[in-house]
Amino acid sequence: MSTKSRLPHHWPPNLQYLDALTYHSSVPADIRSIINPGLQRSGLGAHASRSSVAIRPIVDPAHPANGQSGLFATKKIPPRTHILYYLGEVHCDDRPESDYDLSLYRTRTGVSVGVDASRMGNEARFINDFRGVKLKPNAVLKDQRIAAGDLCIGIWSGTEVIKKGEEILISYGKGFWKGVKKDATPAEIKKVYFSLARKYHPDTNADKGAQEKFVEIQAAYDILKDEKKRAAYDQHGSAAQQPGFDPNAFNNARNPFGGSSFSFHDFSAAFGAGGRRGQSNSFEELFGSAFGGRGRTRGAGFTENMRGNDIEVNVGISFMEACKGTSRTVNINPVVSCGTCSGSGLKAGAKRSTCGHCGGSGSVTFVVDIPHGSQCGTCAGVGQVRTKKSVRVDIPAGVEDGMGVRVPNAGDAPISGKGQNGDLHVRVDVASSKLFRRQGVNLHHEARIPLHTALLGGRVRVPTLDGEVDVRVPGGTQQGEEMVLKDHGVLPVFGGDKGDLFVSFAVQLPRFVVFNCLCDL
Ligand SMILES: C[S@@+](CC[C@H](N)C(=O)[O-])C[C@H]1O[C@@H](n2cnc3c(N)ncnc32)[C@H](O)[C@@H]1O
Repeated sequence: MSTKSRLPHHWPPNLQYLDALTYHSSVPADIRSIINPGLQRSGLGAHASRSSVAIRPIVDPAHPANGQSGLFATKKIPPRTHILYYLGEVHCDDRPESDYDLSLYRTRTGVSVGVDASRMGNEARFINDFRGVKLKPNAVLKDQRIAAGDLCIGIWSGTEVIKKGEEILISYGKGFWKGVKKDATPAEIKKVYFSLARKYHPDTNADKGAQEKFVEIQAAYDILKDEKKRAAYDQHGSAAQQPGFDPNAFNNARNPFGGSSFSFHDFSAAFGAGGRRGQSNSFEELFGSAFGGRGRTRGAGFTENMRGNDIEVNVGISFMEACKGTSRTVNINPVVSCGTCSGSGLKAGAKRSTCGHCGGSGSVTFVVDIPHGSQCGTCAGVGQVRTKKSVRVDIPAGVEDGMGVRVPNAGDAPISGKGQNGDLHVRVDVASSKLFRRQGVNLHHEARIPLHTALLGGRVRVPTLDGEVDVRVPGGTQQGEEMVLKDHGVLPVFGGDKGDLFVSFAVQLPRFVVFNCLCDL
């Protein structure tokens, strides 16, 4: 255990720092001897782990763990490299309330052994889940025995380099964060506001644009803290904040993008006459996470080159498809250039005129410079329309629930200017299986065997990803005993060796014992 002076930077003062696993009283001696055969305090070499990682507070409202901390690489970490161990309290009691409890081992008789870092641990407890942060994890968990013989959970880089400064992210598995709320409460909004206001306050942030951002944050918070204004914003967008705003007129207006909550012109007028560049974008960007992690995808109404919005869709696939790989055709409605006017927004033969407000200075030239009556009839002068499109998406073998597949440039075209298309992000929801439980690349199956097969031995049919196989059951097989079918697991999605299939035997006891029969055995 570490002394205070050697604690890592940002280590919470109320938590115990560990440099070895500790054992809770709920771990029986026989289980402890499996995890720690030497029954010695192992010690992993104090702070060996600290050299390549650092705990950092997360101050990014778009990050789902904003306001908490994460673990970041302090130098480049090559692929497939051990980074550190996940240390904590080894325990056998149930800790459903802990978000820091990882499974270390399961005995043949079904006792689960966990490593819980909620009260004590090392830097590894700060590693966040990749979901909502990146499309895929950049690190993996591996069970390994350290030199002293203890079974530990190691954290390794994946198949790609982790760059200096990059957050280390793993997959903790489906539903790990199910307690995280989707709708922001006033208190959560206030928290986001204070953290952003602190970040961009002109007294402390000398960056160009910080002051502008600070003002935008104030304006956004002004709406979000007021329930009526927030409801109006949710329904009608920023136009709802304009004096004299008429929701009925707004809803009836022609909107080439469909849906009542979008108005192209609304963006140029957002937050005051004339509008400021990027304001409504920053509104979404700054407070998007308060609404469940993602801002709504709206376009910006400015004549600059900017990337189109990403489109996100979910697809559901079966457990088997996830293990073997599959493809899906997804139907999306991306923004594309209007075919009638080729993106100009003008009726055939019509021309643009200079905006009266800016006198041609060029600094505030919006598409409203199309003279009344000269707008293209299909896109109402916007130059873009939404269209229906089907995109075939290949989902690689080994994909895990919640992972994403990116289709570059299949998202929205930029609303204005000549930027690149956004991407299509496909989030994969994997159904669970009645036959297998998946743990990383390994599969687990419980095979039921009759008592006489357990006693005398025999054969049992066992499902694998490639169909059923016959497995020999040795005589004297005990309840919960396991057999490993090498290479019958899942192919890792980021490359590497196939996992194994662990078959555990569940002995079926007869309800009634006929003694004659028993004698026959
Ligand atoms: C093992 S801890 C990770 C470290 C944590 N951020 C901290 O500062 O203590 C798990 C907690 O982090 C948060 N978390 C981590 N990854 C997340 C994600 N992808 N989405 C939502 N919450 C996440 C959840 O609040 C969860 O309870």
